[in-house]
Amino acid sequence: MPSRISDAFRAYPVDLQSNKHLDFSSLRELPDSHAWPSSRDDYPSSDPCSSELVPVIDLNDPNALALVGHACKTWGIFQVTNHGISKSLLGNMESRARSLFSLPVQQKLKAARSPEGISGYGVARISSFFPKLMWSEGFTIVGSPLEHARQLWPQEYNKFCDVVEEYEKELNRLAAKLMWLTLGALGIVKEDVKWAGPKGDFKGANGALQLNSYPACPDPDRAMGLAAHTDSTLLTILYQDSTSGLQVRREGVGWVTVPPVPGALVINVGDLLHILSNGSYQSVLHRAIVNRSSHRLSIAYLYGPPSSAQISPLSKLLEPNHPPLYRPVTWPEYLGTKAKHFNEALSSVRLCAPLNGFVDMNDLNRVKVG
Ligand SMILES: C=C1C[C@]23C[C@@]1(O)CC[C@H]2[C@@]12CCC[C@@](C)(C(=O)O1)[C@H]2[C@@H]3C(=O)O
Ligand SMILES: O=C(O)CCC(=O)C(=O)O
Ligand SMILES: [Fe+2]
Repeated sequence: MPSRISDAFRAYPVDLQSNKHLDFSSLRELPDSHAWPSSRDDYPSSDPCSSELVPVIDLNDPNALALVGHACKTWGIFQVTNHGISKSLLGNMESRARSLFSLPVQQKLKAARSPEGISGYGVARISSFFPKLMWSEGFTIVGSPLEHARQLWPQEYNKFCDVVEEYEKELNRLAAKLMWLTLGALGIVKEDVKWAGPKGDFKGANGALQLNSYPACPDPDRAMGLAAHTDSTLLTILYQDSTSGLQVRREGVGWVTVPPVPGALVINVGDLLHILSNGSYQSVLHRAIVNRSSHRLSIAYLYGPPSSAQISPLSKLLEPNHPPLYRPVTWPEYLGTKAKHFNEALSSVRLCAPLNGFVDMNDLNRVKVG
């Protein structure tokens, strides 16, 4: 069993041959390798005037706890304002990410993710589950960015590292605050979560930073930026630039766009928070689509528990008619399970089917992808 998240994929190496497809700038039309059958029409496309709007929550609102809890139950995703991350830090991180993706492909490939590794440049790990390639490139940072930054910018690597380190520190603090809002809304207090540490500050929690780049695409309706997936996290904090592309799947509605709100961050519930909440919170299925004219950039902070923590439904939430739905699992183990089973990973750690009257929203949310 892997004991660190950086070892999670050793047993499931991903064939990175597909890295040779990363030079998007040279492509004037969509190659067959990237042409997805009906990537947009598997569900009704979203209507921008739809009454289905992803909640936007002001964290200074006295009612924030209840609003966050309600959003986690009914959507599994929401946006936050007044989150405490400065505009200048978000701007600096965005421009560092832009400068990374604008390097020549051969330079970026010097920092390529190894087949069994977690950090580095490459296609999304989930690419191996699909016959077609995605119209995106990514750079994953787990632990120190130094080694890869040196390969990318032999002289100037410090500028990138300094911003990444500050961003991770600030986002880690925000993630702990959001954890207490989500858990607090379920009536959970510090003493109920041993792995949150004596001070309840989630010291030892892990974070991974995923920079995503979606170049403008000559045939966006047949391309896919990032295929539908749930995150294997407790929660994910996503910064998106001003170009829209993130969509979430909503039961009975279809794909709903999460519009960029200036200054806001998108928060989504991941599989591990779904497990902790014993299925009350939805780990939301989401994807990224691309467009013809604008390059899109997003930065995901993937937040998970300390590597040794066994994540299972919180005992305070269990009752005779609400038995635990999932067996305990560590984050490194779950990442390995995701690498093997992809969107069936949650079901693979599931103990029993929901009893009458207790519906697991993730079952309603499940969709066949690929
Ligand atoms: C910690 C992680 C979650 C993630 C795999 C990773 O090792 C780092 C990248 C993450 C990401 C981002 C894009 C979508 C996703 C499914 C993928 O392929 O890489 C997620 C992974 C996940 O949440 O399972
Ligand atoms: O680019 C986006 O909007 C989504 C990114 C995402 O889902 C991820 O990095 O896990
Ligand atoms: Fe995601």
